[in-house]
Amino acid sequence: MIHAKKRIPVTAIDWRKWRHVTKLDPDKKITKQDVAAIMDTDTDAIMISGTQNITKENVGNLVTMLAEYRKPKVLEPSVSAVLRDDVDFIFIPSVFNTKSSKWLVGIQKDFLRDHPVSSWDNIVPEAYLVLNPLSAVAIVTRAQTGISPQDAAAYGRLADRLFKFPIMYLEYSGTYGNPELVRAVREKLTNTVLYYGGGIDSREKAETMAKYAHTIVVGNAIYRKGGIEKLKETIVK
Ligand SMILES: CC(C)=CCC/C(C)=C/CC/C(C)=C/CC/C(C)=C/COP(=O)(O)OP(=O)(O)O
Ligand SMILES: O=P(O)(O)OC[C@@H](O)CO
Ligand SMILES: [Mg+2]
Repeated sequence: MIHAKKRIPVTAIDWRKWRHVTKLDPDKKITKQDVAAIMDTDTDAIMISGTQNITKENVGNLVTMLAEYRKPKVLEPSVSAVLRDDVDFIFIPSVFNTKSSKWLVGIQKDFLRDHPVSSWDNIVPEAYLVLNPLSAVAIVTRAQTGISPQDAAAYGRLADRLFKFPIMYLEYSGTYGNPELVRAVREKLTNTVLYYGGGIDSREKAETMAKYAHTIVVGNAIYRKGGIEKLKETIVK
């Protein structure tokens, strides 16, 4: 049975107000000290996510390391569809710009076929645009990454007005994206919350993307030398 357990009442966590999310990859090593230092920052939430080598075991290890902290935790399942109920939210991606319906609705349909869901309160769908052709997520999902700002904005309207997705996620994982594309999408959104992730490793890059996206996500930078200090720089509120 899948539901994100309401450790903090779900009504008490307004994920729509988050400005900064830290993405931890279960496939990457992190020390207890670094986890404690991240939890000490003003990042609004921790997202547990990655594309490659995501297993029950490494997700379990990371969730256990985070368990003692109250900061909201989101599990974002990937191609291996590992899920747990001891997190606050589950964000489920659908890749809008994929060439294969498997990543748009197929894997999600299989998931619902195979798992009863007892509570939908903490399950949040994400309309993904995957935009870095060299990222694992783009390769695996056969994403059409070369889209114009106009097309990205039209996907934004599709997510916001037609399909009413609560989140649109502009995913440049591993590289810094095009602020003009992010702006073009933001201009079209009315209710959908805009996430931006990819290549943020400085105050300047964080500020630029935070001007347009409601929420920015920082991942890879944490795992480099001096990563926690870099992370702190990127927390723009
Ligand atoms: C329905 C369920 C349970 C799962 C399906 C979820 C889907 C559609 C997954 C497709 C891939 C995807 C959009 C994953 C989200 C997480 C993500 C983009 C992580 C970033 O990955 P990379 O940085 O490219 O990969 P590595 O960090 O593994 O190199
Ligand atoms: O790892 P980076 O490049 O910071 O990207 C963050 C996140 O969007 C990855 O899913
Ligand atoms: Mg990654």
